Amino acid sequence: MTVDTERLRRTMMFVPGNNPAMVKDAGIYGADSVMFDLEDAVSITEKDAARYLVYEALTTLDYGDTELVVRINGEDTPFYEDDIRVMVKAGVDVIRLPKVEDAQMMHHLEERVVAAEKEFGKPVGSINLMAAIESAQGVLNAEEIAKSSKRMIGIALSAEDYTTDMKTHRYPDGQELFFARNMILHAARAAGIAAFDTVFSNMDDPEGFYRETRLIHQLGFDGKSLVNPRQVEMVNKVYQPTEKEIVNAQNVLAAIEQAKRQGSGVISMNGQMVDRPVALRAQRVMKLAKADNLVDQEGNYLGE
Ligand SMILES: CC(C)(COP(=O)(O)OP(=O)(O)OC[C@H]1O[C@@H](n2cnc3c(N)ncnc32)[C@H](O)[C@@H]1OP(=O)(O)O)[C@@H](O)C(=O)NCCC(=O)NCCSC(=O)C[C@@](O)(CC(=O)O)C(=O)O
Ligand SMILES: [Mg+2]
Repeated sequence: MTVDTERLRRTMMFVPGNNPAMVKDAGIYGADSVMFDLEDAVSITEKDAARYLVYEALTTLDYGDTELVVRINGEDTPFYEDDIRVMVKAGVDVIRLPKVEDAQMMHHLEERVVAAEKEFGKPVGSINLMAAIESAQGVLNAEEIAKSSKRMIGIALSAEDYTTDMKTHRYPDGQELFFARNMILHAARAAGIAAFDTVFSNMDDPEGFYRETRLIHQLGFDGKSLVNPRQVEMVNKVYQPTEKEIVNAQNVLAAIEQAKRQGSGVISMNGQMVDRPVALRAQRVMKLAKADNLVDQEGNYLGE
């Protein structure tokens, strides 16, 4: 079983699985993960064609290092079994199950994935899983969903369906998502997996998108589900550490090394206490800086 929980997952971009041009070019926009959609972006008459197109893309196109995710149709649909078999056969990295309400749904999915891995001669455990939480029931069961399988890479909030279930809609300040966001974050952290914030659907409101991204970054989300390539750069910008943060992180890591040499786990740096949690945060800053090529091998700031 190889679940890479350390991988950067700032941007997970939806790509409608029935759109050949978008499927073909999905890898060029720099998203950390591309998510081919077989569910709600695809009309009922195009389900089989979309599955076929995504299978062809996964088995013939080169998406480089991009993580490849497929959102399949739910178990209450006639497409569920075929979606799983075909995506396992194609060797997708991650299957995302929509509208997950409890751990049982993930167990059921995992059983089907194991069967397909055996059928197509794939190593058992090679396909990872994630869950989209889109209802009050799902939010209340977020912890058991997050801990439902060793294959889980993360859980995601799906605010369009969630707000409908909650008999509200989305507001600019996001107050209606406060509880769900916090439940999902806590469940993901308790399980040691990633937490993904929801899509932002209004392409004509970049300021609103920026505000929302800053909020979810502050809360601690790993990243966001996206619907458009223009959103990738904006998310990366928010997640990109500043020069000041990078230099501070470097100093923190040097200070903690010095503390270790002195046989201590804590040291003072310019009057500020540096201990393990501070060092772990500094490591995360350096990882984000490396991803944006802002530092050299030794961790020195290179500038933008
Ligand atoms: C929003 C819009 C129509 C805007 O169109 P526009 O035409 O204005 O886009 P432009 O910016 O002009 O496009 C410039 C260039 O980028 C290309 N391009 C655009 N989008 C691309 C893309 N996604 N992938 C690759 N390529 C892309 C385009 O082809 C063009 O290429 P080119 O012609 O070569 O220049 C378009 O983006 C789009 O369809 N998005 C995907 C929508 C989708 O998947 N919805 C389902 C998932 S949500 C859901 O189900 C709710 C949820 O379940 C969610 C949860 O669970 O989290 C819940 O409950 O909350
Ligand atoms: Mg949905």
